[in-house]
Amino acid sequence: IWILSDAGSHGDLWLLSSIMSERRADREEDYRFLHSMLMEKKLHLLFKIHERLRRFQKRSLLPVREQAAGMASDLAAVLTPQSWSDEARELAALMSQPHFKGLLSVHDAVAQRDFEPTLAPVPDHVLGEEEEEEDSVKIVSLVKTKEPLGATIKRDKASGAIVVARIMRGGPADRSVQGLIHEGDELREVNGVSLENRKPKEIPSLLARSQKEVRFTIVPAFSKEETPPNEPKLFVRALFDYDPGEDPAVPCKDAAVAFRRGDVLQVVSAEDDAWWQACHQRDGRARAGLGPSAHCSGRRMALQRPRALFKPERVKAPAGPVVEDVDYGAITGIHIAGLRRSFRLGKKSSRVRRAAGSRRWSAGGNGSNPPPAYREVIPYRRDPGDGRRLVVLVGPDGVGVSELKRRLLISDPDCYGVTVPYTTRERRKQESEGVDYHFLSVHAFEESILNNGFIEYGHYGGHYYGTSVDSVRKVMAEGKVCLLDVDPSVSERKSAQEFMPYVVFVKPPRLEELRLTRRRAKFIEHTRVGAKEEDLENMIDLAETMENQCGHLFDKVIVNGDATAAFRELRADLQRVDRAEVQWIPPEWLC
Ligand SMILES: Nc1ncnc2c1ncn2[C@@H]1O[C@H](COP(=O)(O)OP(=O)(O)OP(=O)(O)O)[C@@H](O)[C@H]1O
Repeated sequence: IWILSDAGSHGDLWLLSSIMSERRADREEDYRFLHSMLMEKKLHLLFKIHERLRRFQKRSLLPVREQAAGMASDLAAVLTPQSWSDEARELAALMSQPHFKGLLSVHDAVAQRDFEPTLAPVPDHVLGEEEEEEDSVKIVSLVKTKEPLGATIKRDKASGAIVVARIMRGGPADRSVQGLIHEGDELREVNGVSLENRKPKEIPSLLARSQKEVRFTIVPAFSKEETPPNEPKLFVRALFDYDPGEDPAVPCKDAAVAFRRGDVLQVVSAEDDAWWQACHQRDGRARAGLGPSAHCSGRRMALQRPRALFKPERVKAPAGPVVEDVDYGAITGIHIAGLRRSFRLGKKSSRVRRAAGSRRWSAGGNGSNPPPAYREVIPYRRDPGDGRRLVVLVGPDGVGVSELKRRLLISDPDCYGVTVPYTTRERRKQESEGVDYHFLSVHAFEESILNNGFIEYGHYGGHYYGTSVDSVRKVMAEGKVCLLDVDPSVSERKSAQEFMPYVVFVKPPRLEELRLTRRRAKFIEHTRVGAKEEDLENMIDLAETMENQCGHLFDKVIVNGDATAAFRELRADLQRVDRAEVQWIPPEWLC
């Protein structure tokens, strides 16, 4: 990997092999293999070529002449056999090689930019007909390639004419005829065949008939003075998966773009109320495709409301004493400060937990508003001084947020850190200040609330619990990713501007898998053995409600079926996020 990386150079190669010869490798065999590979002559030559090419790349060379092949044959004529020295003979032999001749002819083609296809001139009789037309028409010829044309057509209901419905941004029609074909243009003829009284579905067969080029006769929608509207750049994060193959409503499946929840899309045209044109941000200048607009997908999502919204509430009001949070370290045998949740309910009272969870997620909900389909984002170029990220993990109680957090901390304690929560309750015998909690007086806690000192706080069982802003800053100042399991709405609060949190939603799998993994999961030391069916169903319901109410705030969704697979996916995603130079954030964060 090192050798193939861009940073590697010939000098580095020597350096590495000399360092290796000074060190005793742990595995003799690996060492010998690597050493002999690094000393290979071919590898060194390869590096020299690599370095030379990189130097040329930087200089962005231009051709000196456009007729190198002609010059070579002139030279061959000059090199008469009488004058042949050894060098001249070698040169003549080289230049007579077919490969060399081929190379020069390619050089000339590139130098003359002679690689673009040529179009036949428009026949005179066609131009003659143009003068007889009442409307001013344009003749546009396009070279046919294997790529779809990148335009859709429709019948104009008022005039009955065939008009260009959409030009897909970045497609051949857009690239090659920039300014020549526009949306709304009327197609009069294709390859000389009149489109009068034709249906749109007849057009593809007309296009298929021509071999190399397609000629359109067009009545432009815009006069020369008018230009089609220019739209500002808009980036959105998709909040749902979209597969055009599964969508019977998409006007043209081939012209559509598929995406997954979380993908960042650039909307290149939002002129159409129902269908946007968008391309994946990661694909740079890729061809745009049709995707449902925010309006259209919002309506559809409303029609497919998750069942949790319609279900009668099964949860009863809490009764009896409430059991407070248990010491996680005592169960796992590994005491990691901050692994307990700051003020969420304890593990022992599932009924109470369900009731509180449901209350929490139904209060202030969206009511009858459909969940948003996209969230606007803007690119934020991270500065090396920005340090590491705040990662907020959320999920319904019992889904495995703490388990994932614990695994992350154990996997790389230098990379991940957690905060120690604050509380106003009495310290217990086995607890220590700053390890289990920071113990504060009610007065000090309330003062801190007034000074915006908490990223999140709550009142529970007669005591305050909270996560302080400073404790998050402290973890991040240590150069660690701070893992928090607070409410996702934290990313809508003021502190989001400072921390720019990355929100991961931990979601339960489907009920069958949840049953299987949670009931049989003996491999996890402290699994709550034999979770009740009702618990599992409630977990799924609550997850749906959370997704419905806060889905637009989630950057990533991890389905926690198999614990190891979920952990691996989460860790890989956080590593990717940590490396990324650009972070896609809501515009409000930069206000
Ligand atoms: N993928 C999984 N498969 C099986 N068991 C799991 C899985 N993930 C977590 N568990 C177990 O489920 C129980 C609840 O997990 P955990 O404590 O991490 O949940 P939580 O989301 O933090 O909720 P709580 O607030 O109830 O602690 C634990 O016993 C944990 O070991």
